[in-house]
Order: sequence, then structure tokens, then C-alpha cells
Amino acid sequence: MTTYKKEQDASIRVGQQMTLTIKSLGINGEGIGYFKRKIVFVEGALPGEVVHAEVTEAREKYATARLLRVVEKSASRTNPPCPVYAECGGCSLQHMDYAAQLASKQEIVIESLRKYARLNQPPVSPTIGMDNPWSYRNKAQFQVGKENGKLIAGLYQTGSHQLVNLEGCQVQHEATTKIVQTAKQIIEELGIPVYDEKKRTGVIRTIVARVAFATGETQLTLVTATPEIPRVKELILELRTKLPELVGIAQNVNNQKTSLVFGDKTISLWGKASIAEKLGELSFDLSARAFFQLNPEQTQKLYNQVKTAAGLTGKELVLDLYCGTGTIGLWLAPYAREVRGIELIPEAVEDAHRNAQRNQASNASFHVGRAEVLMPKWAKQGTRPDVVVVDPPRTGLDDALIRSLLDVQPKKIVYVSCNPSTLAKDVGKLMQRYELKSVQPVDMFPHTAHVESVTLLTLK
Ligand SMILES: C[S@@+](CC[C@H](N)C(=O)[O-])C[C@H]1O[C@@H](n2cnc3c(N)ncnc32)[C@H](O)[C@@H]1O
Repeated sequence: MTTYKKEQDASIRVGQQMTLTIKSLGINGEGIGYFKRKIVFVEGALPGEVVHAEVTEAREKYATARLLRVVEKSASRTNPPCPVYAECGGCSLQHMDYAAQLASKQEIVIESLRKYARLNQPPVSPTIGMDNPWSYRNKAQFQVGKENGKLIAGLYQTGSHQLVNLEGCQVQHEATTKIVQTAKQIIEELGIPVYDEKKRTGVIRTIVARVAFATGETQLTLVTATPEIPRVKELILELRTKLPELVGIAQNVNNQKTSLVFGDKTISLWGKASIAEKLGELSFDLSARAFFQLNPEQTQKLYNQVKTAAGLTGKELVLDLYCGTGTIGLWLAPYAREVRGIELIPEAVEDAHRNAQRNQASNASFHVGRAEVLMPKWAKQGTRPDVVVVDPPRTGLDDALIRSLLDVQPKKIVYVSCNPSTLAKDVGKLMQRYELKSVQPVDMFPHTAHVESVTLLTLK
């Protein structure tokens, strides 16, 4: 009894060193241990390890600690292949072997459902991974800056504005790396000024390279702070000579003080304004700013899981809520009577219309609006969907939408989630009328802590 009280009262202070046993992986990829009942997050520590760590932040409910030394090493610990892994904020799990990453992602989903949906044994399948979990990203979006007078391009360190120069990146498709490195070199050689965030001077802000996996077409977009680029003709000529694989070069102007990459205005500097991409049977034209899933191989697996969960016979009305550019709806359209998508961003809906036309999906329509407003409105007008697919942002479903789903009662809800915590909370609420049938995690971003999953709920 005395020991218990002592432990409850114990506080943790910044600078304190401690030895911890790591129990699991947190939602951001950190190891989770407990010190006198308080949860301690240790970046770089793996489940099963005993580590020595120093507290860097002490809050009422949790603490964070810096890994000082691994005392007992996990069998899953591996050498990260990336030379700047420790500094770069792109990946957070390269120190864990891939099979263990997949198992941990499944475990994170199970734990979330246990905690928030109060399910003892949630039906979560093993995570669907990649045979080759490298070179999977079709787009590189690298900020440009200066370091010791030299032009650098890369990603920011986690939680800071310190740019890490990336000469290569193992998760990027090689074509995007070549474009970024070559563009970087040409910009430097031509002396085109780099944008300085603090002084708000200079020109080049971001280099964006994208490759269409199905056709091999590539696109370069230079985001600039000014409408003019000095020596632009030489720039285009050099880019075309050194990167003959490019089908288009675009400029996007962003003169705002913002963390958003793109501004409103995009100009074609040379070649085609878009690249042709395919996903399964579907074709897409991707303009410089058009949204497209970053890992095409896993996207197909994800969408096939949605299709399997929806179990369509050709007679159903399917709602695709939070539809983005309509890709899930279009994936399902050949197997449904009708598909209707709802999306907040008008440009995405325009893309969805174009995508529907391009793929002759005459039974698919897309609508601008808030899912939690439009779905109840349609329900009042008599719309009765058979299957509702939801793919919300990390914040999960709006309460008004959950109420509407419980009221309209589609036979099936297929929930595509990128956040196991909000998924589990929403599932908990939907279980008033729905039964949780299956949860299938799909690894969309190997070596990062992201966990995507497809959940099937059926009406009780
Ligand atoms: C995870 S993305 C969905 C992507 C899409 N389903 C796909 O597979 O490409 C979430 C989308 O929800 C949209 N969104 C956010 N809040 C919304 C709301 N209240 N109603 C409708 N769409 C919303 C965002 O603009 C974003 O496009």
C-alpha cells in the first residue's frame, strides 16, 4: 500500500535520467515505457528494449525522454540505411526491421480499439506491407535553402525549421531524386537566388518532382516567391538537356508567409501541363497541384480492401464521403449502381469530375460540401445509401455525421482511416447500431509511423 502511494506521488523532472523497459510503439513511432506509472515516450527506442534515457519534457500525464543508451537491444533493431536518418524528419522507423514495423502497426490499431472502443479482441488482420518497402513515393517536395553559402534542398527536422539537405532519399522513387538533384545543381550554377524565409528575399522556395509510376512520365514544378525567375530561358534549356525524361516544367508562385507549399498561380514553363498516371484500370491526368496518393502500389491494395469490404453486387447506392479527387468512388463505380462523393475542397471536386469523365464513370457524381451537412440533407430528401465509405482527415468523423449515419443506417460503413485513435473513438460510437466486422491495416508509408486501415462495420 505504502509503495503504491509513493509511486502515485512521484514526479518526473526535466534532466532526470532513468532506465526504462519499452512496452510498445506510440502513434508517432516513439517507444513507450513507464516510470512510476507515468507514460514516457522515448524516440528511437523499440518495444522489448531496456533503455537509459534522460527526461526532456515532464507533463502532468506524460513525459518525453531522449535515448541515451540501449541497455538491452531488441532483435528487431536494424541499422537505418539513410545517412541523415537521425536528423531528417521524414522517416521515424528505419531503425526497426520491416516485419516488426508491420506487426507494430497492427498492434497500434488493436490497442487503440481496446482503449477507445472497449473491445477485448478487435478483429484486426496483419498489416498488408510491401515486398520492397523502398522507392515507393511518387513525389518529392523539397524545400530549398542555403547552408554555408551552398544551395541545399530537403526536409525540415522534426519539430523545427532546420532544413536537412538530402542528396538522395531511399523512400523516394529514383526518378524524383534525379530531378531534384539536377534542378538543384542547375539553379546553383545559374546563380538563381534562393528564397530566404526570414528576410523574405530571393526566388526559389521549393522543388517538386513527380513521377507517374504506370507511364514513367515525370514533371518538375518550381515554387517561387516571385512571378519572374532570373535567367528562366537558360534554366528551362538546361533542365530539358539534363533531364530529357521530363514531360513538363511548371512554375507555381507563392509569395505568402506560409507553411503551405503551393500558391494559387501555376504557369506552364515548358511541355505538358500534366502527366498521365494509371491506377489499376483507372487513368488520371495529374497537373502540378493535383492531389494524388503518394504510394500508388499500396493505394491499389488499400482500394481493393475497400472494394472487398463494400461487397458490391451492382445494385447499391454508395456514398464516398471525404472523397478528395474521387479515386475511391471511381474504384467502386464499376461495381455499384451509383456512386456519390462529397468533398470540401472545390478544386478537388473539379478534379473528381474530370477523373470521372476520363474514366467514363457515368454513374459517379461528386459534390462540394461538408459530409456532415450534405449527407443529412440528402437523407431528408429521401436518399438511402446502401454503403457509405468514409475517408476523413486525422481528426476523424464529425459528431453530426456519426448521428446521421446512426439515423440513416446504411447496411455497411467502410471506414478508411489514417489515425487509429480517432478511428477507434468513432467505431466506439457507431457500435450502438453497428457491428465491427474487420479491420485491415495497410502500410502506405513504410519506415514512418503512419498507420492506414480499412474497417468494415455492418448494421446490427
Ligand atoms: C484523407 S483525405 C481523402 C482522400 C481520398 N479519399 C483519396 O483516397 O484520395 C480527406 C479529405 O477530406 C476532405 N474533407 C475534410 N473535411 C471534410 C468535410 N467536413 N467534409 C467533406 N470533406 C472533407 C479533405 O479536403 C480531404 O480531401
